[in-house]
Amino acid sequence: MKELYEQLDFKENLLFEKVIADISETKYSIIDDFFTEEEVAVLRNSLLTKYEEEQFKKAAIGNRVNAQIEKAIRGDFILWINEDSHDVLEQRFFDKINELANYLNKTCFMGILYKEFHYAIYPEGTFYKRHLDTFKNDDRRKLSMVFYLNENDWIPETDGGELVLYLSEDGKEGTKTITPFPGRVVIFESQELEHEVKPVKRERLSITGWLKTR
Ligand SMILES: O=C(O)CCC(=O)C(=O)O
Ligand SMILES: [Fe+2]
Repeated sequence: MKELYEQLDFKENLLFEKVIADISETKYSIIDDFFTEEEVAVLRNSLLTKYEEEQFKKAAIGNRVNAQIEKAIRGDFILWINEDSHDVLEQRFFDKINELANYLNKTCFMGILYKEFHYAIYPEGTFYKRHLDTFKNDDRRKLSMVFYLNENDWIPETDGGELVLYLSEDGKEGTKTITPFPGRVVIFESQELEHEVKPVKRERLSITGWLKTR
């Protein structure tokens, strides 16, 4: 009889294997070539066009908190991306996400059934204070993913906007500081890693989203 694993319709993907290995070791993974430079440019243009058309809304936190408190916690503007949109570029974006989610389900039995993604823009001077991506009454978010769509001449020393992950190493707290270079993707465990976005000194563009269980 054929072994069960031989019946899985499955082809090894080295990039996804690296993501899995990184996450099981450190709870996060950084990938610098998930999208090509051209794909990043196209997604960036799509974000900027929609922002200029004033489709974005001020991002909220949790369910209902007053606007003043919110501003002291996060200052970004977001636009949720609809997978059923007829935008070819966004379709290509979701194709790649689905490929990864299917791979995780097949190889790690992660039980990813839902996903949600939004464009985000952090105007100069904004930030997002330290937080966890899961809500008290909803822990379906499993993996957080951030895709950076910044311009190619992003300068780490002066442009700010680093993502800081708070890690615990041997009971002590450590941090990992990540520059939002264009084309870079950061994936991390939503329920495990607190993180923050440092103050931005130049408009910062991204897509953020979550792979969710039921
Ligand atoms: O943009 C980032 O680097 C992280 C964004 C974030 O933490 C969030 O939207 O929950
Ligand atoms: Fe977050």
